Amino acid sequence: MDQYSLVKVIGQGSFGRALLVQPINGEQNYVMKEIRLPKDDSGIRNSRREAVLLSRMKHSNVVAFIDSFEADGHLYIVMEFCSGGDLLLKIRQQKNVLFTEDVILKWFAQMCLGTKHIHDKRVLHRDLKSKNIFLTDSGTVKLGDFGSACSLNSAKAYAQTYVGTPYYVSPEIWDNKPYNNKSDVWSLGCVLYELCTLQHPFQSSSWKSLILKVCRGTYAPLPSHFSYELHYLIKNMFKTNPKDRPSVHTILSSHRVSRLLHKHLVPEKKELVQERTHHWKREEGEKVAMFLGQKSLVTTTSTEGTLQEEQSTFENNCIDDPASRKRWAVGTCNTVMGVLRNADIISTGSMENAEQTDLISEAEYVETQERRVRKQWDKDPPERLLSILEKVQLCYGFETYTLRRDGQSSMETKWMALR
Ligand SMILES: Nc1ncnc2c1ncn2[C@@H]1O[C@H](COP(=O)(O)OP(=O)(O)OP(=O)(O)O)[C@@H](O)[C@H]1O
Repeated sequence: MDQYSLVKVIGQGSFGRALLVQPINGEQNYVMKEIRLPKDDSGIRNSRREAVLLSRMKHSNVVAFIDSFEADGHLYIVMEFCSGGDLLLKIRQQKNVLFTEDVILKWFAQMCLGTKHIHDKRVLHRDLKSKNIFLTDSGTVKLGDFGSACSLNSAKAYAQTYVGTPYYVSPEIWDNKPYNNKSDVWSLGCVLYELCTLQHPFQSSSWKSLILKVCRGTYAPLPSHFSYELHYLIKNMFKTNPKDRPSVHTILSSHRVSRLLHKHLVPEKKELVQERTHHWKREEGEKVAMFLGQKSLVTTTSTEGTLQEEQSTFENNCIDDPASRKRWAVGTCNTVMGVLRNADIISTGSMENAEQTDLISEAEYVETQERRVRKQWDKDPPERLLSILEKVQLCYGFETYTLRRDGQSSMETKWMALR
């Protein structure tokens, strides 16, 4: 703490304070989060997780980690200061004047790049919302607040905790399913919709009808002057079945909107998205497919004699869109081992492979649950989270919540409100 001087207090979160500071020997402004450390070991580990995960991110569209240390029962996380404020503030400042599509796409493309970086690192943000997305003075978009993020490497931990902001939470979470990369995509869809309309997509006067709207994916259409691609993107991002939602990688590389997004990316960023595409020789792919007994997975893509395969293990071990299940999707992988590893995961629909890794069974689990859930949502919203939230006023639905599942048997669990 001695290395920094306090400029001012900029916020008070549930965790503690957010301070604007400067290093003793410098003039650069930083944000310092001062987090009260709980007494128990697991609470301390949870608090440290934000610093650990943020420090793993190095991307121009993610708030940069500077330093962290502990003193006097507090954890301090020092990070880049985004002087342009957050997107929620920007939306409020518009006073009903809509943003142009160019501005929206420019910001959204950067949000996707930041999210893709996080997902590529096997991390889920779990609290993407306009209040957690910042702008620098030069207009660069940065994803911030990793207080709810989790690493997929600790699959058990992420399956046992529910976090998020009710208004941005995807249908699968309302139905007690594991959080996955597509849940982040849903939340990004909410932010995109807010940028387009200055309204939240799912609004309601009661928790029950809010959850019903989310679970049915019913929202007012975008104003008609927006492009067909933007309408189509929103529609896809609000698919209630996460398998039908595009991943951020797909949005950036092979979705109908990708071409428009690329127009708004600086050249280096375009390359970053494109360079993952790696062409495989047909024989190479066939050999792998034979080995796996997964011939149906191998189809030639539009490029004659080449085969593309999926690089992002993360993208696949969660849930991917139907397009990437039919082919080896865009991406690169340097070793056949990598292909094998990914291929196991791609075939989430196949029971044969379901027992090969924990991650597959997790994906399988989500898939089968999803089938059941769609029927359920036609009747009543899921009771579990609703029963907790009913005691909370709806206006607090824009706040972040952490709920812990009490026990492991997922469908029967009781949710324990921690806040
Ligand atoms: N990197 C940053 N640059 C600029 N402002 C920031 C940055 N990080 C946080 N802030 C601002 O600091 C304040 C506190 O933010 P923080 O995310 O720590 O808590 P919160 O979002 O208000 O509460 P909680 O996370 O408990 O819901 C907010 O006004 C936020 O906009």
